[in-house]
Amino acid sequence: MERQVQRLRQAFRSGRSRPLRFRQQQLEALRRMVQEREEDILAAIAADLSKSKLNAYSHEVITILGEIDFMLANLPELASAKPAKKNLLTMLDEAYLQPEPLGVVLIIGAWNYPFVLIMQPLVGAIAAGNAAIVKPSELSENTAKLLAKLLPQYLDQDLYAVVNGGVAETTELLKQRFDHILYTGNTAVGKIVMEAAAKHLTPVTLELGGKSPCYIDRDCDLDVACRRITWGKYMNCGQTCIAPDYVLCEASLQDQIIQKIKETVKEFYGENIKESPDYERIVNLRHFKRLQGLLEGQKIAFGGETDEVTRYIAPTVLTDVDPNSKVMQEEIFGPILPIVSVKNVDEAISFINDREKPLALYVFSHNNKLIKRVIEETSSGGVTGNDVIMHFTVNSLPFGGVGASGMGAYHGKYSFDTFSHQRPCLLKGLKGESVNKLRYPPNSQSKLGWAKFLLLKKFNRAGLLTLLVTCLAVVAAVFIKKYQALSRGNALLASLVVHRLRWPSKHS
Ligand SMILES: NC(=O)c1ccc[n+]([C@@H]2O[C@H](COP(=O)([O-])OP(=O)(O)OC[C@H]3O[C@@H](n4cnc5c(N)ncnc54)[C@H](O)[C@@H]3O)[C@@H](O)[C@H]2O)c1
Ligand SMILES: CCCCCCCCCC=O
Repeated sequence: MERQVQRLRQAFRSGRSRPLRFRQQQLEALRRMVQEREEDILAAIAADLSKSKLNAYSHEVITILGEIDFMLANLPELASAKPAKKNLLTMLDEAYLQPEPLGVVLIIGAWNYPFVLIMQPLVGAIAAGNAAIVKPSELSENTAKLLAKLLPQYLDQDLYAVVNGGVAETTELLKQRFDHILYTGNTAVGKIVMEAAAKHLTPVTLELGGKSPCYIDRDCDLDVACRRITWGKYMNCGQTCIAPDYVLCEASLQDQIIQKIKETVKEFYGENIKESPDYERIVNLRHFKRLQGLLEGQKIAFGGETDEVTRYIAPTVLTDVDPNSKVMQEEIFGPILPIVSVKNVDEAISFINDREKPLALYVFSHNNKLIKRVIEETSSGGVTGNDVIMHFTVNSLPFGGVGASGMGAYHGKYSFDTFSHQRPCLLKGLKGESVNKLRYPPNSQSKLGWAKFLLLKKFNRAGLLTLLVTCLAVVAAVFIKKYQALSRGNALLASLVVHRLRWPSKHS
């Protein structure tokens, strides 16, 4: 592994990944890969998650094609130097921010959207000019194997590599020095990743999970709210990082909500859910058993059927859930929706704030002020009002967590920024030593006065005029000094002019 990272580092140092044309070519190759190998990609995702190819396309492939198109359309602008504001001391110089690639980055993906969670960060890493190693999840082994086969066929092999494996391989990988690590997965492993990264002072983006609450207000169209919640909760069999984890509502709404979700489940998946091509399965037996455990002792409003052989768990709603029960202590990550009663929105806000900051927060209400209030008085990675999941699809919004749900963000421009260093550049000429004398020793009270004036003073229009005249006075003083005429008198004159101009009202 060490040699692999070294190989990538050498290729990065050659500078090959930096030119815009090269980055564009790699992104175009990635797009070609997705288009030409679409069938293989859909089959791999389908095999990993018992997902229909239509769903695999709409959950994963669309996102990646959209992300590549975005990067190709915006790369010249994203990668360009951005002028920076200057102060009086540097106003004749050039100041700008130059995005530069970080170097060799590591992307570790999770199994639940195995294609998106590797490819979307990779698009950002390539766009920003980096070399990258990707480590897909071993739990989605079909997609992992396919990525290891396809990526080297389409991308520069010395700059981009796939490492497959489980804990042992990832542990070994994490011993290497990277310039950035983007990890997607659970919070416990997030801590392991961060600890390993700290040994090399490697910055990390941690895309973690959490329990994303969904508050339904009394003043709401319950039909619409329940249809949207049903879609977001049971998509991918509940194995979505930003699925609404649980519902908070007033007790009087509970029965209606149950009824409407039940009807929607039927509308979406039919009478026999097991036969619906749109309903997935739990990824493995461990997660299946974990989810079965969460059902124990709960009041099941509907659903609750399980089948170990196919790892099927029916869309399930739990009612009157005790906030201290197990299902409310860990991220569910499965098709189980607890409803917890609260008296009102104040109690909902307290409930949310008493727990770790979630990855997403959902509020349903006709009342926009109430939605804004919930946003104002809570914290979460992202928010969607009157819908679920959808903020993920807007690539002008950064996607990421806060607190226990993660740090850093990506998607669109934010992916480019995550994998870039915004390098501050100040380019000066070699002239202007007379002004520079102000900062050279020996220091003096008058030099300090000038420094304060030049660096601290804020200018309005009158101030700018003052400044212009001041500059003229300084230039005049320098000019006069150069010709050695009345040097002491000039300095006095200049300081008088400046003094007068700095306090015009007193002297006018
Ligand atoms: N924020 C997001 O964008 C996002 C997206 C998807 C999933 N998630 C979260 O991820 C979690 C589910 O994923 P998971 O963790 O089960 O996925 P997982 O089991 O696929 O693990 C994630 C990655 O971590 C690696 N890994 C596992 N154990 C490790 C260890 N001990 N040391 C080093 N690496 C290790 C795996 O090989 C894998 O590549 C949920 O909490 C979910 O909310 C977050
Ligand atoms: C159209 C909806 C696409 C949804 C993709 C959600 C991906 C979430 C990643 C976290 O699990």
